[in-house]
Amino acid sequence: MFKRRFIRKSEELQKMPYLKVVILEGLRRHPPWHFVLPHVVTEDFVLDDKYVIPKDGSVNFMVADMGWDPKVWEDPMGFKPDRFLNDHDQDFDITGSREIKMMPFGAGRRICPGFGLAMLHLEYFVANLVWNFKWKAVDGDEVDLTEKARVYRCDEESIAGSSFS
Ligand code: HEM
Repeated sequence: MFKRRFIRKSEELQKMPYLKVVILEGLRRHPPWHFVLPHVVTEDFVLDDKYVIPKDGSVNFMVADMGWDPKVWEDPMGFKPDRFLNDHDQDFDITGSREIKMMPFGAGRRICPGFGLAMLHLEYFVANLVWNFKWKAVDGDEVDLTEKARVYRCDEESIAGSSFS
């Protein structure tokens, strides 16, 4: 009988550089949050000498649109993990401390404090899916990258009606 083996050591992940760029491309093309948490400015602020943001004004960032900006990304709506391999042999800076080309975890002082844990779990998750299942393209089926907005409910009623019940 086929015995499952799980990838569960970070040393194993470190030997899979392509896995990391697939995760990065997933976060660029489909950031789980299209916005960050709303932020508020504490004093009047002039942005780019053009835009006045008044004190207490609420500010948000179009996270998904930043990752899809054709001025920054070539063929932004395509799924091309290789684009992250050309990053001058440096790991891509997901925190945006060198430059901000996308920010699925936010940036700056309020950046998601769980981003390291999230990256690790995404890598384990995808690595184990690839390792434990055989993946085949279905003839005639195009890969559809459009997104659907869904609200997930975790109450007993929705769990009872799901395939997890
Ligand atoms: C793929 C997974 C995740 C994504 C895409 C994500 C994304 C984000 C984003 C965009 C923000 C808002 C940042 C901002 O307002 O500038 C945020 C905040 C936050 N995240 Fe995550 N997150 C993820 C996983 C996690 C995990 C695993 C944890 C905890 C273990 C976590 C804990 C938090 C907390 C506590 C904040 C609020 C930080 C603050 O307001 O100071 N997140 N996250």
